[in-house]
Amino acid sequence: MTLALRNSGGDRGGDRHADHVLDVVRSGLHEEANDIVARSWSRCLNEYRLHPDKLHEPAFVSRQDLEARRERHADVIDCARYEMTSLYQQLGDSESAVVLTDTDGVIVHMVSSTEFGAEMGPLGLRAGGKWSEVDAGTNGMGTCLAAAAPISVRREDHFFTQFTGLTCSAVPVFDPSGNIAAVLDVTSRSSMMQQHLLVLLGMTARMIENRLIDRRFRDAYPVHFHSRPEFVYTLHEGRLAVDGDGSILAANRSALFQLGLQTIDEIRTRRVEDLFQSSLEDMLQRSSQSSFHPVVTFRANAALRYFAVARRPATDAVVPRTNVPSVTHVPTPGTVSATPAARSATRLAAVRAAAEPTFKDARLTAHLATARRVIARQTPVLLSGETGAGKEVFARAVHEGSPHASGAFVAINCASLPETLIESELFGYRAGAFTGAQRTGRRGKILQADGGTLFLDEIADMPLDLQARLLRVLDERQVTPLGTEDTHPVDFQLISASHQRLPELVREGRFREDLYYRLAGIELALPALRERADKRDIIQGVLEAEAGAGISLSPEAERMLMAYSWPGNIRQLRHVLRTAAALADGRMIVCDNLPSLQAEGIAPAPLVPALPAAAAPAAEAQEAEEQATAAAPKLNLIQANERQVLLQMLEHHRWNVSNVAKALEVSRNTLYRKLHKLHIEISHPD
Ligand SMILES: Nc1ncnc2c1ncn2[C@@H]1O[C@H](COP(=O)(O)OP(=O)(O)OP(=O)(O)O)[C@@H](O)[C@H]1O
Repeated sequence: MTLALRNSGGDRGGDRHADHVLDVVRSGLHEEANDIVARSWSRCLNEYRLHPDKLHEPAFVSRQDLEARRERHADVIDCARYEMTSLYQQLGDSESAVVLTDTDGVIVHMVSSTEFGAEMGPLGLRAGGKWSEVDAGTNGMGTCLAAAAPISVRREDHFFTQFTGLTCSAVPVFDPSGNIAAVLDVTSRSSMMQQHLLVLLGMTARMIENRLIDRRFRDAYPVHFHSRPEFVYTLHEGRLAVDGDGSILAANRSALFQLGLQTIDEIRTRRVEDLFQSSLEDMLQRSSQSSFHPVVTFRANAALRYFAVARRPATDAVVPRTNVPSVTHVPTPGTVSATPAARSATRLAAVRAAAEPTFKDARLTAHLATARRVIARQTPVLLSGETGAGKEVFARAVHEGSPHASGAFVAINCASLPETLIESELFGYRAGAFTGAQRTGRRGKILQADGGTLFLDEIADMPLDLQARLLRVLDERQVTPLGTEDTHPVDFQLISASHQRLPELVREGRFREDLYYRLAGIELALPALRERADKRDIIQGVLEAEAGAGISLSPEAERMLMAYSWPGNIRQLRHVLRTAAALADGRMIVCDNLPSLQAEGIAPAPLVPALPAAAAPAAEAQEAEEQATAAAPKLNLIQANERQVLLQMLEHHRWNVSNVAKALEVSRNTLYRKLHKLHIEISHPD
C-alpha cells in the first residue's frame, strides 16, 4: 500500500502532494488497507486537524525543558550514545542523521555531520525539536511512536510537503519493563536501502536495550543464553537479570522469544529454576568452572536445550590493588563484632587483588627474556596461548622490562568490541567530527600508546578492512584519526595475542598474510597452566590474592588442584579459589570447598602428585608398599585413582611424558616406573 501511494503520486509538487494525501484519506482507502502511513495521514487530518500544505513551523521545547528531559532519560541516552555514533560511522552517509527522541517525540540526542546538522536545524531536526505526529505530521519518529512499531517513512509518505525531500526509518527502543523508552531514527536525503537500514536500526536498538538492562540492574546476576552456543554473548543472545534468590528481574526481547513468553510480566513471576532445569547457584558454579564458556542447560518441563552463562553482579567487582589497605585494622574495643558472613565478605573484599605474576617456569622465563630483548629493537611480539593462560599479564611484564616502560601500556580486546567500534577505539576521531560525537573527540588507543606499548588482544577478531589500516600504521608509523586528514607520528611497541592459530586463519583468507608476518616479529607460545612447572607457586600466589596470606590448603585439596587440567587456566583457578575461600570462611581450604573440581571427578586421594622432592622419605615407604602391591593382578582403590589421574594428565599433555613429569615435579624415570606399575603403556616414549 505504501508503494501504491508513492507510485500513484510520482514526483509531485507541493499542491499535488497535498491533494494526494487528502484524496487517500477522504476515499477511505486506508480503512481497509493495513498501511501505517495512510492511517497516520488520517490521524493527522481528522484527529490533529493538520493540513498537508499548510506550512508547518518547526516546534521546539525550551532549553530548560530539553535539559529536564535529558536528565530524565540520562541512562537511555548514555546507553545509546556510543551505539548511535557507531551506527552513524557504519552508514557512511554525510547527508544523514542518527536521532534519538524521548517518548514525546522530542529529540534528546543526535549524531550528524556538522554541515547536515546546520542545514536540517531550521526544519526542526536538532536537539529539542518536536517530532510527534501532532507536531510534525507523519514522520519516522512520531509515527513509530504512534504505531509502536518499526517504520520507514519515505519522501512523500510524509504528511507535510516540506518534509518530502527526506526519508526516515525509525524503531522503538524498549526499557527492561517492555515499555517504549525512546525512538531511534535515521533521517536522510537518500531513500535507498530502507529495509537494510531498518535491520541495522533494529540491531542497534537491541544493543541499547541490552546495555540498559546492565545499567539498571547492576546489582543483579546477568544470565546469557541461546539455543546455539556461538550466539551467547552476541546481540542475539537471551539476556536475563536475576536477583540473588533466583527471581527474574528483567529480560531482553530475545529471552522472551526463546522462552516462548509474551510479556515481561509473564517472566517476572518466574525464577531461574522455573525456566531452566538449574538453579542460579548451579549455573554460576558451572559457568565459573567452564571459565564462562556456555554450559548446557534445559528448559524446565521441555526437551529444549540452551547454552548459558551466569555471572556475578558487576557491582561485585574486584577491588583494585591500590585500594587494598596496607595495614590491618583492628575493631575498636567494645564494638560489636561482625557476623561470620559479613566478616567473610569484608575479608574477601580486602584480599581480592591481582596476584603478583609468577614466572618461575623455565620456558616462560626464557620467553620473557626473549620478548624483552626483541621488543627493545622494535620487533613486534605475537603471543599465542589458551584463554586465561596469562597473555595480557605476560605482555604487561614485557612492557615493564622494556625501554618504553615509562610510557603507557594500552590494551584493547578486539573480540569484546563491536567491529564498528574497533576503528574509532584504535584510531580515534577528531573533536566535532560529527555533532553527536564526544565534543573533545577521542584520542585513539594507538595515540595513547605513543611512547609505550600497544597490546592488541584477540587480534584474530580484527575485521579485514581494519587489518589493512593497522598495517599501514605499522609501516608508516603514523596515525590519522577518523574525520581528519592530519597525521600524527607515533612510536609504540606492539604486542598482539590470539588463542586462535593465525596461520590457519591466513590459509582460510580470514587474516591478512602481510599483517601476520608484520605482527609476528617473534611468535611465542605461552604454556597452559597444566603444563607449567611453577603451577604450585601460581596456586599459592592466586590463593593469597583471593583468600589472604593466612589461608592454607589441605594437602588433599592441593593435590586436587595440582592434578586438575585447568581448561580455563589461571582465570579459572582464580574463580575456583575465590569460591573455595568463600566456602571455607577463614578456615583451611579442603576438598569439599572445591565443588566444581569434585563434580568433575578429580580425586583427592594421595596421588602421584604427592611425590615432590620434599616428600621423598614418605615416597620411599610408599614405593616399597607399591612394589608389594604391583604383583597383585588387580589395582587397589588408591592405585586405580592414581591411574585415572595419570591417564588424564597424559591426555592433556598429548602423551608427552616429559611434560607430565615436569608438571608432577618428578623425574621422568620415576614417572615411567609409576606408569609401568599402573599398567599404563606408552607406545612412543619421548
Ligand atoms: N603469572 C601469573 N601469575 C598470577 N596470576 C596470573 C598470571 N598470569 C595471569 N594471571 C591471572 O589470570 C587471569 C587471566 O590472565 P590474562 O587476562 O592475562 O589471560 P589471557 O591469556 O590474556 O586471557 P584471554 O585469552 O581470555 O585474553 C587474570 O586474573 C590474571 O591476573
